[in-house]
Amino acid sequence: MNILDKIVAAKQKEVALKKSLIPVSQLEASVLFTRDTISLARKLTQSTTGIIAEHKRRSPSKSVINQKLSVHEVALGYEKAGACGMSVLTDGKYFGGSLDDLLLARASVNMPLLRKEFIIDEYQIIEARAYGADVILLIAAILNKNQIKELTQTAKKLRLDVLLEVHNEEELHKSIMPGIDMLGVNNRNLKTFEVSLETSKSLSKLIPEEFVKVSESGISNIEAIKQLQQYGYKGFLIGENFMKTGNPGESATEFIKRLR
Ligand SMILES: O=C(O)c1ccccc1NCC(=O)[C@H](O)[C@H](O)COP(=O)(O)O
Repeated sequence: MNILDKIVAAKQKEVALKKSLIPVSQLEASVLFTRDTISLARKLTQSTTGIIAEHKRRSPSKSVINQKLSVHEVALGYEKAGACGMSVLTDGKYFGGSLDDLLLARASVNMPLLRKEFIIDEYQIIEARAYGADVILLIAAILNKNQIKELTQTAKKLRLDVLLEVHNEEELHKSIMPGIDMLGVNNRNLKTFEVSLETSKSLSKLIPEEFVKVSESGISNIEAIKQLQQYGYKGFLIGENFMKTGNPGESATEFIKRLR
């Protein structure tokens, strides 16, 4: 089993347990359920910098990155830095995140929030909405075409943006469909952890114009962004590069300042 298989196996158990404990009706009763969502796709198309800054405590590839800071201070720092949106990892077992992190980020800032999760069931999309997300991530490597279609429809009914993540041509072909707002190319192979910006560069020409292009993972310098912009990318998801510092907000501020 590769790491992605392990994450999905754990996620199936987790979702089944949660469904048995917290009914959908309870999630739908959340005061956040009917709030107006903010479109990340729109923010990215209007931005010249396009940074989506991530809250990431640890990861399977890097182990501990930063366990010390509160989500509140990281979120405030990212907002002040001028990030277009914030990605909040909510997986507990492999990333040390939680839905409470999402809730805290929502209470702290007014920018689009991405629930960064391994979504395999519409229940998790309803959870995302109830905890204040504006965007959900769908990972093509763990979903078939029909699942992508159904999960996208659920997200759209809840007025959430959809960021569809691919890593190769085959995943891209099965993912191109109405309702997807942003196509994210993950530079990290989630099965081997190998990272290469060439993945974003080579897939860019295959992504139809109507999708906002986002490059994800392994981005650590301005030069990389400038290059990716030449390939049509409008969004850049950055986690470790900010989170590994003592002050992710400050680090994002310096980064974004140099992009302007
Ligand atoms: O980051 C990992 O090790 C990882 C392993 C397995 C599945 C997903 C993983 N990461 C999720 C992400 O896609 C990244 O957190 C995100 O793109 C930011 O990447 P980075 O800037 O390299 O921290």
